[in-house]
Amino acid sequence: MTLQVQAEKLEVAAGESVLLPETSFTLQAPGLIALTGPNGAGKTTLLKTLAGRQLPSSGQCLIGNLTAYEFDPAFRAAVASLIDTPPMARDMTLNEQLMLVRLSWGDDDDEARFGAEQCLARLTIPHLGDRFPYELSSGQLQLFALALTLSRPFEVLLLDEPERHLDAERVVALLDVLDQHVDRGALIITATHRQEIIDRNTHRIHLVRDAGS
Ligand SMILES: Nc1ncnc2c1ncn2[C@@H]1O[C@H](COP(=O)(O)OP(=O)(O)OP(=O)(O)O)[C@@H](O)[C@H]1O
Repeated sequence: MTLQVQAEKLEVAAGESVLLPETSFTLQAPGLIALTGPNGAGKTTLLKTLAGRQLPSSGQCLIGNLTAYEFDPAFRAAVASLIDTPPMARDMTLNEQLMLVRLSWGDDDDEARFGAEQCLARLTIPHLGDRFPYELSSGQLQLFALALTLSRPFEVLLLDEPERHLDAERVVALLDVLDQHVDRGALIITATHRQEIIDRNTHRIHLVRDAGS
């Protein structure tokens, strides 16, 4: 059966503040979905809720038949996300950290080494594998954060403005990598303000809200 991501009358509030007004949709894998809307519309909040990191105040969010909840191992196995900067080890090279992620998800040594190198190459930074995170520029750090996220298996990928700090050429490389994951059946939802990413998407969720609210 095709994997579905469903938001059913989803609303998130904190006290008197509404972080995400009532939102409903159904998305089917595979696909690349743009999540758009003005600043403060609720894009990050929606992604955190879909990632099972933020509990809704009402309604529900389902990935397949699983309620979004980050501490459920089955949910965690299906859903990867890059919403905040992921933890990075200061004293391990990029290759070592990417290998560690792959080994923890079941790769053997050779698969992990090859996968780490290939991932950096696809993201245009094959020459940085032996560097430490503090030796990277902001854009290179963002590419490494993406590499860490893409180094684990997933059926659903949630990205919050993955284009941040990236130049035009790097955005194209990232879109090519995301397309490869869509081609193998993944569903990717990405919050973005960049037109070239919106244009590349198969569908769009647009949250409407006053930026001042
Ligand atoms: N902890 C919080 N308490 C109260 N309100 C919050 C909290 N976090 C966010 N908000 C509010 O929730 C709304 C949605 O924020 P969110 O970060 O989801 O927006 P966004 O669409 O991702 O914005 P941007 O495009 O600027 O990244 C905003 O109006 C914001 O001010």
